[in-house]
Amino acid sequence: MIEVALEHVTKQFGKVSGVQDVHIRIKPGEFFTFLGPSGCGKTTTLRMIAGFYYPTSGRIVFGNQDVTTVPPHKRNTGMVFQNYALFPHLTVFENVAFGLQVRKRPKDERLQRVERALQQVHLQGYGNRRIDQLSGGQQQRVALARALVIEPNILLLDEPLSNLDAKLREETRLEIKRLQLESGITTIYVTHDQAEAMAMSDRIMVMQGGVVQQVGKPEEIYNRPINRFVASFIGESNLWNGTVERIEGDQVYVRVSPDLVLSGLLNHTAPNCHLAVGAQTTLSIRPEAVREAQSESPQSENTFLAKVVIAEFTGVNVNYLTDVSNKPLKAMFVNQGHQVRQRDDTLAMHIPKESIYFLE
Ligand SMILES: Nc1ncnc2c1ncn2[C@@H]1O[C@H](COP(=O)(O)OP(=O)(O)OP(=O)(O)O)[C@@H](O)[C@H]1O
Repeated sequence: MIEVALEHVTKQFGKVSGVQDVHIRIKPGEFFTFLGPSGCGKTTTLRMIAGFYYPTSGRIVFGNQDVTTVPPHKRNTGMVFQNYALFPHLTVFENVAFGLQVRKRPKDERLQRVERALQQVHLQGYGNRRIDQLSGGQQQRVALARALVIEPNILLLDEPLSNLDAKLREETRLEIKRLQLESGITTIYVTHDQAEAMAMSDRIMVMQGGVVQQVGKPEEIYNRPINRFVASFIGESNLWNGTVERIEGDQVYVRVSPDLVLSGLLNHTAPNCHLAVGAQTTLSIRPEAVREAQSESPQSENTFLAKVVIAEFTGVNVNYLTDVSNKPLKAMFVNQGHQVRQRDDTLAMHIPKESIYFLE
């Protein structure tokens, strides 16, 4: 298990900025994910850790070793690519054995280690198959075995599930997680899929435009997003603008429309959001935090009427897109005794004040 540190790492491609000033410490044995939309710099960051790119400035350190300009084959990292990058003309065995061959390991050892790696990914007995005789999911497992067989200090995975269909993606996701937990290997994972990142990671680094937005555990990033980008990229969020009308004790009252004031908690704010009377703020409200109000108390705090625009019944949930004084509000109710409404029906909604999170 080894720590990976990126110290103020920047990568320029001529005039194009790849990533700027990434400064993180990935703990030994951690499952750490780079998450963000296309072009945000996650692959560039991973490639610098693998040694395929060298940073324009900053340092990369594995344990106590500065590897900033060490070539890839001397870093002892195992890499899995989105398109698997297997050798199609070689067998499964030959593909997995490749790294050991390059390292000139004796034949007996190669046999043993390939066998063990194939067992790890549940492909024992597949050694003689050609790559084109395997399914996509099996090919990805060969790629994993090939990365693991060299017993790397760090496992690097670049969108390894994106070529798989939904069911296989979930299976392979569990497989990767199991392998990581069993081996305890420091793992760095790249994805643009926030659900995948949330499900798999110990911590996530959210990036946008080459800049790190937030680093934290999945629940921290979900419950306490640092800005609008993170709040809307991770899960769904209703983002409503408002003006602080008054503050009483630990409660803040924010006008979100001419006929609606919502109250929230003064300390439930992003670090860079400072609430004062007259200040503009953004309220972030998760759809699952919205409740159906008891119809007899429509005048109580944070309770209002919403008109149904779209109702979706998914089996587990009922999802609504509603209209509240010309503001869209998404709400998600668990399908348990909830009476499903139709378009143009009116629903009384309640937002608990603890569920409102204030952003700058
Ligand atoms: N070899 C390169 N030459 C020039 N610009 C590059 C190169 N590689 C990446 N970039 C630029 O750096 C930025 C970050 O790209 P990067 O591939 O790291 O993003 P990404 O988040 O991994 O996106 P994707 O999910 O689409 O792979 C983009 O603006 C991209 O165009």
